[in-house]
Amino acid sequence: MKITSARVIVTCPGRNFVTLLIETDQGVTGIGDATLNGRELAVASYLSDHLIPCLIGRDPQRIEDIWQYLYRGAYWRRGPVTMTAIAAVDTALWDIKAKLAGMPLYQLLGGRSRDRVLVYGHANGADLEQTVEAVGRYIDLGYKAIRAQSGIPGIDKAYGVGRGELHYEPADARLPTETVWDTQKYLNFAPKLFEKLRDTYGFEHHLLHDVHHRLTPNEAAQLGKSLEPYRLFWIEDATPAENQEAFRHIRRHTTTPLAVGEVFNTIWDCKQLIEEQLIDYIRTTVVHAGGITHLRRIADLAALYQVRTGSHGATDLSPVCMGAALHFDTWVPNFGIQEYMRHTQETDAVFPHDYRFEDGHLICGETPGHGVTIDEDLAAKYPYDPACLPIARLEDGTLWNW
Ligand SMILES: O=C(O)[C@@H](O)[C@@H](O)[C@H](O)[C@H](O)CO
Ligand SMILES: [Mg+2]
Repeated sequence: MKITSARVIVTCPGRNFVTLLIETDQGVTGIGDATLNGRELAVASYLSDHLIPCLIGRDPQRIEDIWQYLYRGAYWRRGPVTMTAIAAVDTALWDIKAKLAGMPLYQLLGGRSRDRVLVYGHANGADLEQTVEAVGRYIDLGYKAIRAQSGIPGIDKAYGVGRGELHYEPADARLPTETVWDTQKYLNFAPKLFEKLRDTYGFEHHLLHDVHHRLTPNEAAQLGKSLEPYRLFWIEDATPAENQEAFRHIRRHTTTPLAVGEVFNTIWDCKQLIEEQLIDYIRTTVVHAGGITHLRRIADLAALYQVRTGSHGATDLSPVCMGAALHFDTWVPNFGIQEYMRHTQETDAVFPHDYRFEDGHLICGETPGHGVTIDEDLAAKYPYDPACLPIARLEDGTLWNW
């Protein structure tokens, strides 16, 4: 069996997505998500200019060998662009293999570990009251787990406060929107938000919160400690995690569960965090961490240390990634939760899929493969529209973490 051709499809149904489509001499095709928010064209070029020429003529069934070839063969290892491109190839090849086997991808991975996948949605509001109302709406939609992000008094344009209802898209301009951050205002406010949420809705639902890399380790320890009475499911990205051992300080001072990893792209980014049990959930994804092949390795390492998966699932990860992720989530034994920020109807039309939301969970389909396709004619109607993520500065102008 041979790969005969492959192409990159860039489309923008409300936001940019990059998709790799691989064709074979047996007429079976596969697709993979290659979207890296704000750097989409870098991955598109990496695929078109560097990876696709290497794929033509190869046997698509040799998933592991192709993964090793693309990872070791680049010489320059790791990194978000490289690993997102490899992920797209890997996901497309798993899609092809499952189609050849005539089974949904989760069966090929080892079968069901669960009947449905617990997900969390993204409730947000411009202020505490609006955020409390938004959480109530997600409860009414049937969500069992809800992330709460709020505007913060005295801070304009805080991360996580969307412009829409169910959808949150932070990439908003050709050049980075500049926002201002104030940690003390945030640390004063966050406990009040979760106190109000627990007073209003009780402890029946999981509440999550994304710190989004904005604290120092000690500030993160303070936040975790202050939120303990509200028993969050997790606080995410409490501090930038390049220095994995920074999480020892946070772990030492709080029992609030910790999640990290959406910006990670290989097992090396989280090996210490997992082996020292400094986190409770690993957030790595099919699209940014080298595909199914590498994500399985991360999950298996995590399982040895009772760390569970909690994959990222924002709107900038396409339905192709969500579809593949759901098959992964259906199989992986140490599953924790899946982020599901929903996509717009325009996006869903470009990427027809067989997964569905029901009673706070997602259920993957039984279609052979990962169950997601791309309508190329419709995709062609949405040309690439440059957009990138904001940046944050402190009041004195210091460049900070957004
Ligand atoms: O946990 C999350 O969903 C966030 O961290 C994302 O909204 C993130 O900011 C975007 O995916 C960045 O493109
Ligand atoms: Mg996040």
